[in-house]
Amino acid sequence: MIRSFASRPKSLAGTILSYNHTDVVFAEYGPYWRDTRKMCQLQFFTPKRMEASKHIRIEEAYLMLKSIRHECEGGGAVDIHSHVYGLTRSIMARMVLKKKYFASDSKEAINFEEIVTEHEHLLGVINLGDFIPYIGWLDIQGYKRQMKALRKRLDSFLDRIIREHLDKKLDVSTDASLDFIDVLLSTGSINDHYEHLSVDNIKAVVFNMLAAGTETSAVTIEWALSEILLNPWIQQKAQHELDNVVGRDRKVEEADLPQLKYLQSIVKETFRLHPSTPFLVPHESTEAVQVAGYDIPAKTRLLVNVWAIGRDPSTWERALEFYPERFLSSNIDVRGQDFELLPFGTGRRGCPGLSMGLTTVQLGLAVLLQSFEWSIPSSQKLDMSEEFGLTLPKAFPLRAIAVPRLSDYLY
Ligand code: HEM
Repeated sequence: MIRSFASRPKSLAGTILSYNHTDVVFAEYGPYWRDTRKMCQLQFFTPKRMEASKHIRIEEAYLMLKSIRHECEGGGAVDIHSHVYGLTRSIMARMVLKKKYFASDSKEAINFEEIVTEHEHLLGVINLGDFIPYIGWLDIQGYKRQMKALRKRLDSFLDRIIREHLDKKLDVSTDASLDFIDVLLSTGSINDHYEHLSVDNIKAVVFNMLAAGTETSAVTIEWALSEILLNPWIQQKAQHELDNVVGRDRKVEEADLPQLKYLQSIVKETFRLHPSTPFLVPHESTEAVQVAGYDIPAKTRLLVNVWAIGRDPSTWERALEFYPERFLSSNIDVRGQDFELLPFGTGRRGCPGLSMGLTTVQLGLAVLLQSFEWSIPSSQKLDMSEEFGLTLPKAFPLRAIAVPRLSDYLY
């Protein structure tokens, strides 16, 4: 995204739910955003950090398999939505908080998922007060009330986590087990512009990291598997590739992903038809600019409809068909260089978690396809309706029949 559009508009949701726009996603363009984004980048996204966190992703992916293996024993449909959400939630919690914060199905895990789901929904709503400020106080749509109630839940969830850290009384100069919150609590030493981040700033950034990586990756795996269930030959081709590259004597690992070209194409095709953030995050211009001959004033809100771009018949042949083969003979990628496929955005505000998100989605899907034969329960029709918000989850969580295809000792 060109520099003039690198800011974010202010909104009621950003004020209430992003702690006055002090997370990374909704922060206005400037030094605060630059520093916090850099901090996150150093903490999570450098190639070294990605390599160091590899074991977390793989352990959690194999735990998911084990638990699906257990659930499918009765022969009933497996709750895919819960499993993939559990996978991405656990990965992010272990990366951000350096511990297994969410035991599966624990109250804490369910509470977190509910908060994230509502958070993404309310950040995506069109709140009339943002566009016609003088009627904002009326709260005609009731969103302000909902946001305030959610903020209370969010505060109590994050207060608990931060209190645990403050109680630990770590020596930040020597302790090797420091996690992201410990680092944020000691920002004086690593931040150029701010002596200290306030507790609200820390809450905003921490929740950002936990939530941004959880929802986006989980919904993408769920959409991918849904499309595969509707197109069984795609499952056969992907499994054939997994058998050739990995075999059936061991489980797929991150190191196998670059060789799994068909699987990568399935993921790209999923991003094309079901981008997890369909309008990206709203951008705002910082100055008056000309775009394609049009004068655009400063403070213009820009929504990029990547959902429609991905379905545009003038760009894509058989645009509405799920057809991963299209990417086998094309160099189009999701990394922000090819404007016809921008699920992670591009430019300064493009997603810093791209590599982590992409790896998590590819790995999650690879383990699911290698380990189980998937089908739709005979009594059901697969509903592909979307739920509108900042992200685009399935309106109806996916359930499917899983039949193990590896030897028992591998689960
Ligand atoms: C499949 C996975 C993911 C997808 C599809 C995705 C997509 C996106 C998109 C579309 C944006 C907005 C880009 C724009 O407005 O131009 C974004 C921003 C962001 N994402 Fe991701 N994301 C994913 C995973 C992650 C992960 C794993 C993290 C962190 C742990 C993360 C953290 C962020 C942050 C902090 C921003 C805000 C960047 C800024 O405004 O400067 N994302 N992501």
